[in-house]
Amino acid sequence: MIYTVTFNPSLDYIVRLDSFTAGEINRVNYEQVLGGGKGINVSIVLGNLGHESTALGFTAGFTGEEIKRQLDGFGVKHDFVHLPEGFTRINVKVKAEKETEINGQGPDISEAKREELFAKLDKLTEGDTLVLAGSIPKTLPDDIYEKIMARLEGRGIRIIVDAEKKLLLNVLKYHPFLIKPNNHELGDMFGVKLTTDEEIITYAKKLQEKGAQNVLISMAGDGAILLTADGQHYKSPAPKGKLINSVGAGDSMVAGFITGYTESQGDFKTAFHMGVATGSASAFSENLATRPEVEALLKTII
Ligand SMILES: Nc1ncnc2c1ncn2[C@@H]1O[C@H](COP(=O)(O)OP(=O)(O)OP(=O)(O)O)[C@@H](O)[C@H]1O
Ligand SMILES: O=P(O)(O)OC[C@@]1(O)O[C@H](CO)[C@@H](O)[C@@H]1O
Repeated sequence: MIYTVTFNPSLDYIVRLDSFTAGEINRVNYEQVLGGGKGINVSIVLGNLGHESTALGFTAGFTGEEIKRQLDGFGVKHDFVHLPEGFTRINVKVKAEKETEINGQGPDISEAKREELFAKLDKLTEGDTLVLAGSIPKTLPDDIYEKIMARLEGRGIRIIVDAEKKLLLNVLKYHPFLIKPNNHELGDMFGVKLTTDEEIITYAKKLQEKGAQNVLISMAGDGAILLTADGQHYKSPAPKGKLINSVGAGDSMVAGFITGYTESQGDFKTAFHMGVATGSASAFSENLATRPEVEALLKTII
């Protein structure tokens, strides 16, 4: 069974404007409200690709209810811990000449509520896949992913982590099966700006030296690079197409990777290509990728 954890889900309010000027009234010409947060996006795309998962995490208030309603609409199973106060954040994604994001902070999560999530995670069994993805609300300590991995260590659970900086670096000692920073996040972790593939591979290897098994570096329109635990590396350009909405492209890539890995019984090249095709299919669509969209792009990269 596949589980995703989103500590800080969001309702993504995606707006388009011809131009955006800070400090003035701006009027949009397109708007959409999508339930999101990285793990939730992974669950939605897994569902679109034909794989069942359960979305875990914390929800609160009317925004949390809307996320659950949308997941029900997609047929995605969920088992969130309900927070009695506050509301699941609203993240604003402004698409004008440039893309601007305003991501909310998220509700308080008490120690007791944290334990409720841990109790759900304690039920995972050997062979399960767990995706830990996205930021954590400010009220949580930044060793929370680490704590989860320590608790699940040695239980045969395949753990995938998609998070930034310290959250990610802290878990490497628990040997996550896969991590997926983008090229900018990889550079930020080491305080460098990475421009060439060679530089990216060098720094991705440093993450393996710190404990990660497989490292998938996404590079938006420039495709991706995968370094596997057995010392191989693969590079793929991104398929060609019109960028419509890149929100969730990285999460879609993770869902595509899991799908390819599962369906090929562990072939990394297949998983990698499926990941790239799924990321791009989401980037080329208003909504998250569907299976027919992914299959069409897959043909162009293999
Ligand atoms: N402009 C684009 N053109 C083609 N493919 C894209 C584009 N942007 C993203 N993708 C696809 O999606 C994958 C993941 O994108 P990206 O590197 O932007 O992830 P990310 O930074 O984690 O994104 P996000 O945080 O928005 O989910 C890329 O490796 C590529 O396959
Ligand atoms: O603030 P975080 O948790 O880092 O990112 C949250 C977020 O930007 O990630 C998803 C896209 O990957 C969106 O659905 C959501 O708004």
